[in-house]
Amino acid sequence: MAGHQQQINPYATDPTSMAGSFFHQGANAFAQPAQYHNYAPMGPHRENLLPYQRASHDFFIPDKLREELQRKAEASLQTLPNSTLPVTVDHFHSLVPLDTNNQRNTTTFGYVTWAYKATSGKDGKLYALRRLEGYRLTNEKAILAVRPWKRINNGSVVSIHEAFTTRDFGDSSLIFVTDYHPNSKTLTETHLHHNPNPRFQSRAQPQAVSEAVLWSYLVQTASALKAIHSSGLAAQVISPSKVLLTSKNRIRLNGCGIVDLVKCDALPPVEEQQQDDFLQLGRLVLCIASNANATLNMPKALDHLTRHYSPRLKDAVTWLLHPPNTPANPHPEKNIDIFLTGIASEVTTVLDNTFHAEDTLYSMLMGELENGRLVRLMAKLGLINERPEYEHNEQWSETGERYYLKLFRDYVFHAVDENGRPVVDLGHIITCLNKLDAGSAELINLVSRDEQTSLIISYKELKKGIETAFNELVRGAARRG
Ligand SMILES: Nc1ncnc2c1ncn2[C@@H]1O[C@H](COP(=O)(O)OP(=O)(O)OP(=O)(O)O)[C@@H](O)[C@H]1O
Repeated sequence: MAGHQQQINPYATDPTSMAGSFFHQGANAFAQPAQYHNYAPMGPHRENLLPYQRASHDFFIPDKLREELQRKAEASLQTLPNSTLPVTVDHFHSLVPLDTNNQRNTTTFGYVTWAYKATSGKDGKLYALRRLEGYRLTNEKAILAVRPWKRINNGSVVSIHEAFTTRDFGDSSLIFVTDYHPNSKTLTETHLHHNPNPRFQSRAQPQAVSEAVLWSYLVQTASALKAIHSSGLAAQVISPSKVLLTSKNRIRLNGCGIVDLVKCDALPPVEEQQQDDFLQLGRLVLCIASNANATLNMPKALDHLTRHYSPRLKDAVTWLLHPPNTPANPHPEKNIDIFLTGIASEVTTVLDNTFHAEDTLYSMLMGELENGRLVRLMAKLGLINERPEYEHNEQWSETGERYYLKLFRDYVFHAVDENGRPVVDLGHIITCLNKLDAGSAELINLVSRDEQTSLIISYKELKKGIETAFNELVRGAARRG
């Protein structure tokens, strides 16, 4: 930390002021709308600093990731006051619509569908509800079709929890309960959103999706299909509007299991459905590669793929699109294991990228672990300092080791410079707390506010003091409990 250097604090509410609050969880942290600009990366950058100096953002997770997590938290916490939606649907409450467009179509499931975020009254957790409007259960057994789907536990499939019919919306609706992935987007929303205004269409050309991203989607979907097909099921819906992008390049099949339920009496054999999954996956890649969101012109899209992507990708898509034993696909058989074997080198690349991403997240987590350690220490200090009474003793926090802990709190947080101005230095606080946590033998001079008492004490003794006082409080709490 550049202790005494003039530097801009990126976490300050007013970043130009040196003395701003340096914790991003400031008083305005949950101001609406959230002030994301407070988190934009700002100087000074590392090059300005000496090797031993650190800027305050070195102590926290990177701005981009924090913003992403913050947006997810914001989406999760979103409520809808004065909503016309039912107050409860079975044991779910606090419904918030997830649909971002008003166009309702019945093409995917044969019913108008709605998506909501809702809180379960049973466990208090958030779930996504998909409602099929006007669905009537004619065959009681149909609802059992959801059972095998509840056992699918794959990172590339949105987990299914239950399905039930309800009249809470004033009609007869089917509700499908799945995991909720805050702030996720469908692949249609991510890659295929054309501007409906023709004036802007030519200017805002959609960005071509890179080959690496397409392979990553292919590998993740193949992993989902491996889990699904191995359980004797078929995904049945692999379309851009039913694949969720839940974080960077991470996709999950959404809407599985619904067709099994609504068409339970008229389903072809599962082998046929599985073959159809390959066809749908091939079409999905073609749609995204050629940016065709409505009707896919197959020959044109294949031509685009041939010209802009590698022959390996084209071969994989051709394999997916054509039945076995045909001139375009001479393989005698077609199943997910053969497909995975064929794309093994791309699977390895995606796996390696995932390892790198995991390593990065792991080291960020290490940083946060340090912060968590200091927060626990501050929580202990907060519990002890200035406690009005303990066990009927109003002097408790002013006596014994509690007294020098109070002086230490003043030393860390209430220091002033020679002109009486507050010393606002994150480096000083973190250094002191780290030394306290480590129980360093270093001595410090603590002075009372009236300057009548001065005490030379080591961090080691302070650490012992904090543990003794905290344990006393814990014992008191346990006695009361
Ligand atoms: N499990 C989920 N968790 C979080 N958000 C979801 C979930 N399922 C869907 N959503 C969001 O809800 C919105 C609507 O999803 P939906 O699957 O209905 O897509 P759609 O584009 O409206 O498709 P359709 O035209 O077929 O209705 C999308 O923005 C999607 O990101």
